[in-house]
Amino acid sequence: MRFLRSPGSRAGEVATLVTRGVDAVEPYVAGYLPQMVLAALVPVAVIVRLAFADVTAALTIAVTLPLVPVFAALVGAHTRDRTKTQLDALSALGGHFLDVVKGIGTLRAFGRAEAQSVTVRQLADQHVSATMSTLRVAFLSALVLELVATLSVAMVAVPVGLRLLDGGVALHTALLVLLLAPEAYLPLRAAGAQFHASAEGKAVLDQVPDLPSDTGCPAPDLLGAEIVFESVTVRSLRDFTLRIAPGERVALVGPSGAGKSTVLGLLLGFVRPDSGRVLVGGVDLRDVDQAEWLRRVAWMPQRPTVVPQDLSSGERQQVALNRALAREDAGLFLLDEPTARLDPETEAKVLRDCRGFLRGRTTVLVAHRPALLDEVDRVVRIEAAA
Ligand SMILES: Nc1ncnc2c1ncn2[C@@H]1O[C@H](COP(=O)(O)OP(=O)(O)OP(=O)(O)O)[C@@H](O)[C@H]1O
Repeated sequence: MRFLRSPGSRAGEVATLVTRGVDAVEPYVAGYLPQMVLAALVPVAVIVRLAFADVTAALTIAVTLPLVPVFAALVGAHTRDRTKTQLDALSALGGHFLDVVKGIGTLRAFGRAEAQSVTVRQLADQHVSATMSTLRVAFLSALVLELVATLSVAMVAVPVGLRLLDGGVALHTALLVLLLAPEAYLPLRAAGAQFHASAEGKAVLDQVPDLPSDTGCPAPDLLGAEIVFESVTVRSLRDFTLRIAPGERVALVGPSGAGKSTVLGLLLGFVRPDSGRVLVGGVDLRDVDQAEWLRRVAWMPQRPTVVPQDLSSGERQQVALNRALAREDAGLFLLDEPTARLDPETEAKVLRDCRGFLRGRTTVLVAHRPALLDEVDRVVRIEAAA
C-alpha cells in the first residue's frame, strides 16, 4: 500500500509491479535466497568430511568448486541486463495499454483509436523479443553450469576409481567420495537454476522505490490550525504567500492559468512546492501522512467524476458539491469553481443551501462567478506570472 501511495508512481509501472511483479518476487525470496544458504553450507560440510577420508578428493573439490560460481556470475551479469530490459518492455506495454484504455473516448473522438493498435502491437513485439532473449540466456547458462559441474565431478571420480583399481584407496573410502562429491556441486547448480527463475523478482525489487521508514507524521488537527503558504513557487505560482485563519472562508480569483487550482493541489498534497513550504498548524504538509490528511479534507475538483454519466454537467456538479459538503467531519473544504456550470437561478439556490454549512468551516474556493464572492470572508487575487 505504501508503494501504491508513494508520490510519483506511474500507473503502468505500478500495474505491472503489483500484478506480475509480485508473483515474480516469490521465486527470489522463497527459492533463490534459501538455496544460497544451502550453497554456502553444504559444499563446506562435504569438503570437511572428505578431508578426513581422502585429502586428494577434498582438494580437487575445493579447487574446482569455485568454477561454478565464477561461471554463474559471468552469465548472471548478462541475465540481469536482459531481465531488466524484459521488465522495462512489459512496463512500457502495460503503461501504454492503460493510457489507451483511459483515453479511448478522446482517441475515438479524434479518429486515432486504430493507430494505437499499431503501437500496442509494436510494444508487444518488443516484449516478446526481450522475453525470448532472456530465455536463450537462461538455457545457455544452465548448459554451462551443468557442464562445469559434471566435469568437476568427473575430475574427482575418475582418479578415485583408478586409485581403487590400484589398491591405493579402500572401497568404503572410494564409495564415500563418489557419493559425496556430486552433493558438493548440487546446491550450487540448483542456485544457478533458481537464479534464472528469480531474476525477474530481483529486478522488480530493484524497481520498487526506496520507501520512507514511516509514512509521515500524524495529520494536524485542523480545528484551530492556521494554514500558511510560505513563499511557494511551483508551476505558475511565484513566491506565493498566504495565511488562512481557522474557520476562514477564502475565495481565490485571478485569470486563467494564474495558479488557483494549483493552490488547491498544494493543499491536497498532490502538488509539491519547488521551493517554499505549506504549513498546517506549523507542520510542513510534506511531512504529513497523506492518506490521513486526505481523510480530513473535502474536495470538489473542477471536473468531477460522477457515475452515472447520463447526468448533465450542471447536475454532475451539484452531485459533486453535495458529496463534498456531506463530509461534515472534514476540517478543510476545497471547492474548485463549485457553481461554474449552473444557471444563475440554480447557483443562487445552491449558494443559499450551503451558506449556513460553510460558515465557520475553513474553506478555500476558486471563484470565477461574482455570486460566490459574497459567500466568503476574504477574496485573494492571484496574478498571472509575468
Ligand atoms: N499537471 C500539471 N503539470 C504541470 N503544469 C500544470 C499542470 N496542471 C496545470 N499546470 C499549469 O499550471 C498553471 C496553473 O494552472 P491552474 O490550473 O492552477 O490555473 P487556474 O488559475 O486554476 O486556471 P483556470 O482558472 O483556467 O482553472 C498553468 O500554466 C497550467 O498550464
